[in-house]
Amino acid sequence: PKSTDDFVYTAYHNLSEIYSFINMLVAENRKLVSKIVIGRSYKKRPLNVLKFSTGANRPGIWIDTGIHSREWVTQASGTWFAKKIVKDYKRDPVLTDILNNYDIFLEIVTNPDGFAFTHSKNRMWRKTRKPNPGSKCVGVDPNRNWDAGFGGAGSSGNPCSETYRGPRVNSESEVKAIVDFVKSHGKLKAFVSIHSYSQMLLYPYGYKYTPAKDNAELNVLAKRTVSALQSLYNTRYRYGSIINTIYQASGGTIDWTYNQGIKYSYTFELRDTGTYGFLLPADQIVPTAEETWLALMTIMKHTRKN
Ligand SMILES: CS(=N)(=N)C[C@@H](Cc1ccccc1)C(=O)O
Ligand SMILES: [Zn+2]
Repeated sequence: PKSTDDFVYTAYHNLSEIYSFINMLVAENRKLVSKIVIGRSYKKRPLNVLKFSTGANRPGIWIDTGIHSREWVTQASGTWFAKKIVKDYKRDPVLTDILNNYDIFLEIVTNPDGFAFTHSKNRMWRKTRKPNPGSKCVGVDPNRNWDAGFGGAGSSGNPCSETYRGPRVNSESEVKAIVDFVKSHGKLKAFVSIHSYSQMLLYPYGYKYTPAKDNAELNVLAKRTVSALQSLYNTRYRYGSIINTIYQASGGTIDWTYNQGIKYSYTFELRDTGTYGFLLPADQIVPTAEETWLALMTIMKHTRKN
């Protein structure tokens, strides 16, 4: 495609197509959009983050998709979100108000090595692609590698496991890059990590049963958020803390971001509930992105008002 207007949002795309989308979007919207490279993957691919900003030194909102590479509807939705932001700025008053006060950071392909591998060799690949010394098994689960209850119940020490935590916290450059970005930015007010599938909206904690200190507020906001999502196509989501809603999981992304003081830390599990699972048909990409955008707007609006 020559522009992001004729990019096909109703189909899945490979790594080079998404990278060129990112570059086109920046080129078409130089005032609003820039690309920052926060690091490199194990195989030295750039970790590209889109920054949407209308002024300097603003607080920020972070959204990532595709940290688990096989969850293809998430990278596809992230692409749609990026275009939606540039289309709606100055047209939608709520988004315009958010962007006049907050930066939005969007990492669409958070695990590029894994994503490339799902296109080339194994569609069901989830982890990073870094070799594990002493093992024939490759990769670390990037959603178990964070310094939050690391190594506890809800992750594995076996390199051949899909939930292998890695040899140490932040062993994965894809994870370390975000850790460094969060710490150096210092003013992120919301952090949303988007996964699939299960149709759930999750908040801390996953590594322990102790409720988050902001549990009440996070629960009320989650309820309002899933209602907004359901309003479009009647897609139903469950919501609650990670450990109570899906299962115990240690070393997870948003447990760490919450403990960094980013109160509005959420994980989405997008469509579906298992009919197609990770192989969600492409005709559900746009409906999924549209309903999820209503949810993201709810969280961003609440963040803006608090
Ligand atoms: C189907 S899945 N792999 N996206 C489910 C995801 C659940 C989870 C979310 C947030 C924190 C921890 C764990 C995981 O196991 O990593
Ligand atoms: Zn996932």
